[in-house]
Amino acid sequence: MTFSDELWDSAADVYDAVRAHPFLTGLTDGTLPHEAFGHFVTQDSHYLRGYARALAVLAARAPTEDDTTLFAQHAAGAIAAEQEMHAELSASLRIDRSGTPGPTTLAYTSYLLATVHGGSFAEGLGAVLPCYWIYARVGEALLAGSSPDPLYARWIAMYGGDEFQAVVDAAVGVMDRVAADLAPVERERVLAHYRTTSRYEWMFWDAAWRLETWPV
Ligand SMILES: Cc1ncc(C[n+]2csc(CCO)c2C)c(N)n1
Repeated sequence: MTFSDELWDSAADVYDAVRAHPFLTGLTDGTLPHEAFGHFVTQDSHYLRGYARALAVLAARAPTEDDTTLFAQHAAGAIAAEQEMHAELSASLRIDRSGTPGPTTLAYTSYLLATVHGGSFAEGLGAVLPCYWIYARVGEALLAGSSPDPLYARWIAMYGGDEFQAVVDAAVGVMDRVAADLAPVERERVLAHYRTTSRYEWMFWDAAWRLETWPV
C-alpha cells in the first residue's frame, strides 16, 4: 500500500460525507439554489488567492527543481482559475465579488498558510492535497451525471476533466516520493494535516449551503 493510499483511506469517511452533502447532490439534480452557488463562487475566489499563495510557498520550499516548477505552475493555475472561471460565473450569476472572506474561508486559508510556513515540506503538501484530490474525485463522480443546469454543468466539466486529473496525479506522485524518506512521527503529522483540510473541504461546501456570514 502506498502512502497516498493510506492518506486517501484515512479520510475516506470525510470524502463520503462530502459526496452526500446537499450542496453537491443539489448541483447534480439542479435543485441547488443559485444563491448558494453564488456564495460558493464568491468565497472560492478568496480561497483560491490564499491557496495559490500556499502553493507558491510550497514551491519555494520544494526539494527539487522539478517540484518547484510543478507547484509554481499550479499556483499560477489557481490564480488563472480564479480570474477566468470565476469572473465568468460571477457575471452569469450577477454577484458582487468584492465581499470579504467568510469565517470558514479565512480559517481554511489561514490553516494552509500556517502549515506551509511552519511545517515541513511534506506537512505542507499533506495540507494542500485534499483540495486537489477531493475535487478531482468529486468532479469525476459528478461528471457521470452532470447537471440539468448549464451553469453547474460547466463547473462540473472543468473539475471532472482529464487535464485536471493529471494535475492531481502529479501532486500525489510528489507526496509518495517524499513520504519514502519520512520517519513514522512525520508521517503521522502529514496524516493529521490531511484529515484537517479534508474536513475544511466539507466545511467549505457547508458554509456555502448555509450562506454563512460572520455572526457578529
Ligand atoms: C474550496 C476549494 N477546494 C478546492 C478547489 C479546487 N482547486 C482549486 S486550485 C486547485 C489546484 C491548482 O490549480 C484545485 C484543485 C477549489 N476551487 N475550492
